[in-house]
Amino acid sequence: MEKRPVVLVVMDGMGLAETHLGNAVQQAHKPTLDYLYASCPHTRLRAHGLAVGLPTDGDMGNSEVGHNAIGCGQIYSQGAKLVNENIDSGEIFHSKAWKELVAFCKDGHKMHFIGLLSDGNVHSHINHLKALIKQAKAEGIHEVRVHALLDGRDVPDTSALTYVDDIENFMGELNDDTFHACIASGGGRMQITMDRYEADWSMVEKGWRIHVQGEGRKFASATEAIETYRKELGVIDQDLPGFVVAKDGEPVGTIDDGDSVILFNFRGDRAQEISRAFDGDASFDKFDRVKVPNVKFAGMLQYDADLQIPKMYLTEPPKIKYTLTEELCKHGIREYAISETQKYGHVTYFWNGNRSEKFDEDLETYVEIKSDVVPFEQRPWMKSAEITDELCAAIESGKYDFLRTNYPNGDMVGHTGSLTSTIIGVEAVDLGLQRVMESVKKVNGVLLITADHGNADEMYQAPKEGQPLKAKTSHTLNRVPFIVYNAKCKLKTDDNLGLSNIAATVADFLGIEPNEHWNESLLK
Ligand SMILES: O=C(O)[C@H](O)COP(=O)(O)O
Ligand SMILES: [Mn+2]
Ligand SMILES: [Mn+2]
Repeated sequence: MEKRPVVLVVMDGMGLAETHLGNAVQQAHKPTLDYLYASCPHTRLRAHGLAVGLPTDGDMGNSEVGHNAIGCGQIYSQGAKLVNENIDSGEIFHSKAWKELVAFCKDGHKMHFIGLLSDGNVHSHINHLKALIKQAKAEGIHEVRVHALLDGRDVPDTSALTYVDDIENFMGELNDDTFHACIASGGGRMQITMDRYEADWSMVEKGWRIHVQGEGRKFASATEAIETYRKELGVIDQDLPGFVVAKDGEPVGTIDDGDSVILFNFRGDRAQEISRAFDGDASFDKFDRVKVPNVKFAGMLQYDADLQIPKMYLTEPPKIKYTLTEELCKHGIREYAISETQKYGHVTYFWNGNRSEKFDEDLETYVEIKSDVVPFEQRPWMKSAEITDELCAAIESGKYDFLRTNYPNGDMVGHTGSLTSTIIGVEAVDLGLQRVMESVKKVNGVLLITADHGNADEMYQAPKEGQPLKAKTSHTLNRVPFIVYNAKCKLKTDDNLGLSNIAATVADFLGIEPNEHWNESLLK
C-alpha cells in the first residue's frame, strides 16, 4: 500500500441511536456527517461492556476504556472488573497497602474513604466501598468516615439521595459500641476534588479544605446538605457545592495525623490530582494545603504506573502492552496528538495504556489547547475551532504520518443534560470535520472517524408513561460509527467488532504489519 498520512478523529460521546427523540446527533444540522454516511465506507462498532473489558454488557462505555481499546488494539480487563475480582477473591485485603493502612490507623484513629458515591461503574462502585468498610470493621478499625462525591453524571442527574441512603443504612447496620461509620463531607463531582488533566486545580483545593480540614458550609447530614442546596440553587447532583457534616458546630470527620485515607475510585484521570495532593512532599505547589496531616494514603488502583501516582494502591492496574504508539514508534512513524484540556489525556494518557510519558520524544508531538473553565452548555462549541486550526495545519505541514484528535463536544456538553446545547456541540464537530476533510484531501491522506462511546445520542432517560421527559446526563450502550474518508476499501460488518479492531486498521492504512496481539483489522 502506498504511504499516506492517516488522521483519526474521535468524536467523543457521539454514538448511534435508533430513536430520534432526544438524539442530539440525529437532530443536529450535520451536512458533513450526512455526506460521509451517504458516500464513504462505514461500519458500526461495539464500545461498551465486554468489548472494552468491562464486567458485563450492561456496562456503558466510557472514555478510559474506549481510548485504551482504540490505542492498544486489544481488550484488557479494566479497573471495574479487576477490583470486583480482587474483592471477590479477598486478595485486596492481603495487599501491602491495605495491611499498612489498617495497622496505621487502628488505635484511636480514623479510616477515611473518599470517592464517587454511585454505581456508575465508570470511576467507582458503591459495592466496592461497602466491601472495604465491612472489612475495616472486621479488622478492628473503630472509626470510618466517608467523603462522598455526588455523581449525577454516570447515573441519573438527581439520584444522590439513593446512594446516600444506601450507604447510610449499610453503615447504620454495622455501627455498634466498638465501631462508628458515617459521612463526614462531600459535594458534587464537578465542584470539588475530581478535576482532571489540571483543568482547574481550584476544584481540588476546595475538596481538600472540605475533606481534610472540615472547612466549608456545615450541615447536620449529607441529606440536609443535598436538600438545602437543591432548594437554594436548583442544580443537578454533579454541580452541588461542597459540604461538611458537623455536630455541635464541629466537623465529624476531619483528616488528622495518624489517620488512613483510601481513594476508592478506580479510574485514573479524575483521581490523580487529589492523589498528588496527599502524596506530595513540601515541593507540592498546586495550591496551599495549609497543613498536611501525617496520614497513609492509598488509591483503589495505581492511576499512573510510570509516575507512581499514587505510591500505595490496593489493586494492580491493567498492564496494557503492545500499544499502537509503541508499535508505530518502532516503525519510525511520526505521530501527532491534539485535543483540549478536558480530553487531552484521553488522546495521550488513556490512548497509550494509562501512561503520560512519551515512548519517543522525537517521533511524538502532543498539543493541548486550554479548555475554558465554564459550564459547557454555555459554550457548546468549546475549543473545536482551535483544535481544527492546529490539526489542519499539522496535516498540511507534511511533518506527521499519523495524527489523532478528540472532539469533546458530544460528550462534555452531553453530560450537562441540555439537548439544545448538545445539538450545537455536534454541529461544531461537524464543521470541524469538514475542515479536516479538506486538509486530508489536499495531502491525499486517509481520514478515519469514530467515537469512544455514546452520550449525545440519548439526551432523555427512558420515558415513563404519564411523566414528563427527564434529561439524561450519562453515556449510552449504543454502537459507534467507523467511517473511512478518501480511501477505497471494504469494511467488515460483523456484529462483534469493536473499538479494539481500530489499531490494526490504522496499521493497514499506514502500510505496516499489525502487531500479532491486536484484534483483526476492519478491512476486508
Ligand atoms: O469523568 C467523566 O466526565 C464521566 O464520568 C465520564 O466521561 P468520559 O468517560 O467521557 O470522560
Ligand atoms: Mn468519552
Ligand atoms: Mn463522558
